[in-house]
Amino acid sequence: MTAGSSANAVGATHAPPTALTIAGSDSGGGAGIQADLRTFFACGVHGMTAVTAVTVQNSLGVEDFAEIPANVVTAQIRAVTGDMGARAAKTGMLATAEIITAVAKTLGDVGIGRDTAVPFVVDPVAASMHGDPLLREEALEAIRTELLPRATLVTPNLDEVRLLTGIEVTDAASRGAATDALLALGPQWVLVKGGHDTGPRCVDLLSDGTTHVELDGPRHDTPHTHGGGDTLASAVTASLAKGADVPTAVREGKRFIERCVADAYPMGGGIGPVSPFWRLDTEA
Ligand SMILES: Nc1ncnc2c1ncn2[C@@H]1O[C@H](COP(=O)(O)OP(=O)(O)OP(=O)(O)O)[C@@H](O)[C@H]1O
Ligand SMILES: Cc1ncc(CO)c(N)n1
Repeated sequence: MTAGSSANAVGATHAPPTALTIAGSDSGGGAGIQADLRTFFACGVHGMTAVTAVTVQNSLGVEDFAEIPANVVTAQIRAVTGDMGARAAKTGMLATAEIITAVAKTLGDVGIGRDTAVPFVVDPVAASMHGDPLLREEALEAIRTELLPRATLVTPNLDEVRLLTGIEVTDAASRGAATDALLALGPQWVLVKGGHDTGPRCVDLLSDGTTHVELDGPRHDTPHTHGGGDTLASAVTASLAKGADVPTAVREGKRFIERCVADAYPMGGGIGPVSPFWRLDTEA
């Protein structure tokens, strides 16, 4: 019998779209690589990973982390893009300037990011929700000068906006100034997230300097928002992998994260994770 001639041949003929996350591991399973993979799965995308760091983390905080050697990070990117191909990619925790520099160069080599056919989302993770650092201080400049010029979209929260631009967002004018300052660093689109704002609504603002989209949703009254930023960026990346344009992908991502926050669950003694399980619930 020749290969492939079995009467019981099984398997899908069409593979799902692929998406690559370049990020750190969260041992607690709610943020980082783990959040990205469960979001990709829930969104119908095959997730691939380049692990940048291993954190020692639970619902109470980040106790420690060890970064992966930069050449091993880039080898993971080359291995999966060269063989399986990525339809979209994102970064999360990148830990050091050395890793950021190596990742930016490799993404250029393999044709991912601005001005290529493969969209690239930068979630400029600097710290955990508990305030524990996930990025060495000197690495911010590498994000500004090496990563953001490659980004199709950057998704900072209000703390990351301040770290990257020096601008404290307090009102519409400062939010506009911060968006302009971020766009000047080179990304095609900026999404300033409003999760850390106050008020009854959670408003995120998307802009490319010409088109401005306000993404407005209810603020759910829950302390359990661990992994929210990662889950939003991954859902947007999944939509981009499926062929959506940036405003559509961000709208789909916002709808996704809003449900994930609404369904977030307590776990451990601290901050529980947002939940993508609703997407898998056939009763939902
Ligand atoms: N309580 C909430 N209710 C509804 N949506 C929320 C809530 N908190 C955050 N969000 C949404 O979740 C997404 C992530 O926003 P946020 O500003 O919290 O990012 P982040 O700080 O990077 O996340 P994290 O550090 O928790 O992973 C945004 O779309 C935001 O509007
Ligand atoms: C590994 C990792 N990446 C990102 C975050 C931010 O949510 C986290 N807490 N841990």
